[in-house]
Amino acid sequence: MNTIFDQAVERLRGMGQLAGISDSVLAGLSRPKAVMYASLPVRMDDGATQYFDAYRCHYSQLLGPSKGGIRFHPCVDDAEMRALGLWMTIKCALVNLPFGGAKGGVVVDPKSLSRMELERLSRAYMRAMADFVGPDLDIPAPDVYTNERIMGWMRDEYEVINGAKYPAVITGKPVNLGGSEGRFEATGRGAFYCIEFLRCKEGKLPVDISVAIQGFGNAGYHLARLLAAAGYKVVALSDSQGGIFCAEGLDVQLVHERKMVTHQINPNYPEGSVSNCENCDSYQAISNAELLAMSVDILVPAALENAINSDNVDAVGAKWIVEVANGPISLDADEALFARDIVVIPDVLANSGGVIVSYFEWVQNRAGYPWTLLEVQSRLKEKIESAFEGLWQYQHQKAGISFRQAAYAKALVHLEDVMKMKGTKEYFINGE
Ligand SMILES: NC(=O)C1=CN([C@@H]2O[C@H](COP(=O)(O)OP(=O)(O)OC[C@H]3O[C@@H](n4cnc5c(N)ncnc54)[C@H](O)[C@@H]3O)[C@@H](O)[C@H]2O)C=CC1
Ligand SMILES: O=C(O)CCC(=O)C(=O)O
Repeated sequence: MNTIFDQAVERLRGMGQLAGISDSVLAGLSRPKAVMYASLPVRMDDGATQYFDAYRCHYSQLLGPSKGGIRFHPCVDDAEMRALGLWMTIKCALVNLPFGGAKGGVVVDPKSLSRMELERLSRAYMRAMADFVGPDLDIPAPDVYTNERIMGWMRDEYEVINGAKYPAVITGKPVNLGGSEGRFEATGRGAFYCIEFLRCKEGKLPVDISVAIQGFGNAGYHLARLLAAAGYKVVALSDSQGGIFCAEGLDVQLVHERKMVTHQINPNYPEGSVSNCENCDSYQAISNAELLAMSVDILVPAALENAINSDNVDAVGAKWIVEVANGPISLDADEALFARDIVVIPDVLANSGGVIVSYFEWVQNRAGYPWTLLEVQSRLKEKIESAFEGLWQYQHQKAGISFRQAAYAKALVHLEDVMKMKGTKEYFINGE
């Protein structure tokens, strides 16, 4: 079976060969360094014990300790963790962070758990992985259906096990538990800076740009909020339950309030949906499929992998796609979009704001010196703009390549150079 990891490796190899990366380097990057599997026993509120499958994949530690989020989702599996770990490796190399790539996850529908069950599951995850993570080894963070509260529980569990304080063991924590100012919105803000960069290069005004966003969680919501505040027309939003459309532009805060309305009933996750807004003024209910097919200037997939695939790619009507989710475009769909001159800003740049501010959090934790929100935001902007400028120059010099090819080429050249400098102890680079 062709898994999502097989596809990620095929993409890596294709992009690597185009960039002239040696076969031995690509072979080294086509497999994870180590993958930990654990079965987590969790006491449920009714007294029964339930077992949950859990993973942590250290994909690469070439550039530093491995880094990447933890996902709580029913579709988590070994192949997905490897693919996400590989993409973290490319992302950290591209934006020049001293981190390798990792990802972790638990096979669970977290919305079905009570608050106490969720806390016990989060602590069980950290107990199982305690020897596999650490501030100089592997540093987790939030991803789909995990949040700052869960990061706080995990930090606490790690410290109970090790009998000392380790704020830098995990990032995306609440600010009062050692988190960084600005991490909560960093993924959306990073994507916003990418869109602003693109807009300026195109010489357009925000008001002339329509945007549709699939996924209204941490990444999608903060991006929508920042775009609307800057004057962009956010015309469509969706979540797992459906979407909403308004040609004149949606009131993002109103949609958010409606989504969070039932939040008080189940404090773990919002139970509402953006589609609760069906009856707001002229808003119109739409499906996720309709959102992905909209004729907008910018389409932002900000939910899960392979949202745009061979079945729906021909329907895509956007001019630009900004990949805020990891891997939202399948391999074959990517080729079809390129052939149609639809510009794709790849995930490894567009969603890198999250890991960039996680890096800032790790630095602040190690220095014991917190930064202000303005310091975080201006350093994030600087880092994204310099990465995008580098990519822009590279892509324009090498006529006929996509931004994804440019991003992989830059990241892989960096990884290859470091492998060569390190010598042959870890990576066997044939005769080089
Ligand atoms: N949170 C972070 O810092 C980062 C997140 N990402 C990526 O961004 C994407 C979204 O992550 P978060 O916003 O953190 O997750 P989240 O858990 O905060 O939100 C996920 C959103 O996606 C929606 N969704 C789930 N399945 C869907 C479907 N089939 N169709 C439409 N919408 C669906 C959910 O309803 C929710 O609105 C993921 O691919 C994640 O890996 C990437 C970098 C950093
Ligand atoms: O903040 C981090 O360390 C990782 C975020 C993440 O999981 C991602 O970029 O996909």
